[in-house]
Amino acid sequence: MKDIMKIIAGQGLKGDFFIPGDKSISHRSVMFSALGDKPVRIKNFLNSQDCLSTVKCIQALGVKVDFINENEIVIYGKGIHGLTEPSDVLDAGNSGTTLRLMMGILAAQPFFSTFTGDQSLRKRPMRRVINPLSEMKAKLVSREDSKYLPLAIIPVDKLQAINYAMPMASAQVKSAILLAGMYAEGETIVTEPYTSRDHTERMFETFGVKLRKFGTSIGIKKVDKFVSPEEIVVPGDISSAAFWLVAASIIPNSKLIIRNIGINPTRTGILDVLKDMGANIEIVNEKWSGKEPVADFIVRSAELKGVTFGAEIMPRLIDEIPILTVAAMFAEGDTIISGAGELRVKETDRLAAIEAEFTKMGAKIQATDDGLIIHGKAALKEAECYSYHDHRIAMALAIAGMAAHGVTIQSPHCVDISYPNFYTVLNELKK
Ligand SMILES: O=C(O)C1=C[C@@H](OP(=O)(O)O)[C@@H](O)[C@H](O)C1
Ligand SMILES: C=C(OP(=O)(O)O)C(=O)O
Repeated sequence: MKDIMKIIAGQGLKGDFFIPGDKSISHRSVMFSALGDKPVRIKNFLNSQDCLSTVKCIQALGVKVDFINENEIVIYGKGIHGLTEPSDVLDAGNSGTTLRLMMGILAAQPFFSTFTGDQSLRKRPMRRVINPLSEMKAKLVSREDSKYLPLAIIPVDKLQAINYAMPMASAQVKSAILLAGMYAEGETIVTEPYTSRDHTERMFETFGVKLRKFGTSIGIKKVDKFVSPEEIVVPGDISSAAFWLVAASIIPNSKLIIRNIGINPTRTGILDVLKDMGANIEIVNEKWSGKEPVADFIVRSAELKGVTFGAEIMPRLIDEIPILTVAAMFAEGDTIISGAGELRVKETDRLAAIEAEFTKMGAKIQATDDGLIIHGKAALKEAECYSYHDHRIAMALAIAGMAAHGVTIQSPHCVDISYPNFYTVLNELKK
């Protein structure tokens, strides 16, 4: 049987609903809690394939995890020196975040470990993490001269602090260095070209560790212990909410109320760009969920116009480019995106996938080396398009199809990576 999903065109969307937990924060909650000094209850945990990859790796490292219900788990932390040698290869599945953050943690452990991942992850670059960790005197070796998975981490006596200027803005690389840095002698300093999501930094604070922040640099000194909070309540994922923000903006007569979304300023680039495009998004009920700010969004249909944006804002909306492309397809005029070269090394080459698949729907899009040029308001048609097994491509195609004349998505179930009930919500909002 062909693995496809047919999405039909939708009228005015209506709904008042919650978005599943943030993927980045769910991963970090599990990893930090595993290194904590007492059990942590994680509420609104994102029960998706990527976060389950993190849970499985943590279990393989000797940490007990209880599932209270689908979105609530308890992690029985074993302290920062409590992990034990895994008896098998660790499998990060499709998840770059699982792999790269855990490389930082495991580089500092007194035992041997190995990692693999799925077909997509085995093609993603690893040197960006292996290089700085090797400078810290960690020992990591991997396929094709340390380019790709599988990867082995060989124990070393101790790690040495480094002062590292990152060549790219990447929260995964920054986090791996900070996590290794907490075990290293001296102060590890990492500097980013532009500020990427800071959930790791906030999570360190949640576990009682003070970091030194100056400009786009962060310093961490050797940590004695993690003091665990009793619970962590994960905010809704703005990267998942982004699909509905765009859907309601471009489908006439829509009004959606989306509740309890993380509005950490290092993640809200999507709101800035949509506002520049003329979107009608109200942000209400701002409050705190631990160290992370959250709010409700009210979004109504609007006439959008094309915009230009680039490298500086990119880390604040990196995962939202596929769905912002859809917004641009429905906007008046051209949208020009640059500084998005990182999209070529995600779950798939997202720039190439966006150009190829939306072109099948009639969109006028050119991928450049590091971005996209989208000519708005091209005449769209029904089409069959491929997700490349990339969750964000599948969801962006679904929204474009719903707003245009329908779409058939090949390999649609990859949405389970970050948003397992995406298609159910989509169907409910159309009613
Ligand atoms: O740290 C994280 O949780 C993430 C960082 C980003 O990747 P990079 O660090 O590669 O930019 C992002 O694309 C990914 O979805 C999640
Ligand atoms: C790039 C993503 O995740 P990861 O790097 O963790 O695979 C994503 O969720 O879009």
